[in-house]
Amino acid sequence: MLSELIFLIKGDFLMRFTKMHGLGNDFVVVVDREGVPGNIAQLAVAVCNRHTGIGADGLVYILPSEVADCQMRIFNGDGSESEQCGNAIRCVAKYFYERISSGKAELTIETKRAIQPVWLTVREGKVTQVRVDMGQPILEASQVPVISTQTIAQEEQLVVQDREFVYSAVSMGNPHAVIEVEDLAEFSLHQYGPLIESHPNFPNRTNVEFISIQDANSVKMRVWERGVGETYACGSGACATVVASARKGRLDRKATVHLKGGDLLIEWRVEDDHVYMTGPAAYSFDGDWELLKPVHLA
Ligand SMILES: N[C@@H](CCC[C@H](N)C(=O)O)C(=O)O
Repeated sequence: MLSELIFLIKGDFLMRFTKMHGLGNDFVVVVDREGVPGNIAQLAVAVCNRHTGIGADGLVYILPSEVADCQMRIFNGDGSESEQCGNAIRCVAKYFYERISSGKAELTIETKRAIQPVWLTVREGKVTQVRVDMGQPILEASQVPVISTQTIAQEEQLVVQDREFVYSAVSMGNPHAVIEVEDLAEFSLHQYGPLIESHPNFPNRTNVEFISIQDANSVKMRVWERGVGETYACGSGACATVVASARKGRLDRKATVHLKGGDLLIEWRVEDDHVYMTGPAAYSFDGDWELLKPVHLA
């Protein structure tokens, strides 16, 4: 911990940020024309720490883009970078429209995954809902990536400690393992989540969605996120849940995903095979994060 913070003390460091969230999945959002700093992994760990930092699930940078309205990069609380983040992209869209350029209610945002189109619902100058094209789901096991004897890892068995799970692996740019469980409210997410996240079947680790299907258009979901832990919501995980469940005939291609922090509407369209996610984004507060003083290290 001490070594993680030293670089902040030595550097003359002041970071202007906005705290935002999508259904309680919270981010420190930073706008920077210069790109991400070299010590980004250390910075993400320090900033996201809920005791000694600002506290968040992830650190999000909004950067200029040569091919889209702006670029987003997302770093998990453990410092790792993800290819995709559904909740963060809605926050970035809201921030861009309300604080950078309010010209268009249709934007494109460059992520590690793709150039992602987004559509904004605007009321009295405020973005109330954001619809995001989350792209085509990636199902081929080697591309997720997941180690499997099947071309598509669907209904794979996994034994973890005393329990056997059946999962489907889907990538939305980032990897997900979707698992139906019987008693979702009582399920020991903190026991099994980290073990599945780091199971050798998943070479890049995985996000894990534990779900309970209510009816053909409604599913409850709890999530253990790669590089973070339990979060209130995961947009890409909600997309992976609908894709995995629709493929098995357990859900329609359009369904509401009920998360700890609220609901997302997900539609996996037949016409283009893309998944569309609709949900809100919100501000929490703005701030300046100064270099940490030694008193924080006591
Ligand atoms: N919460 C996000 C996903 C964030 C990244 C994830 N932890 C990963 O490592 O892939 C979402 O809303 O999609």
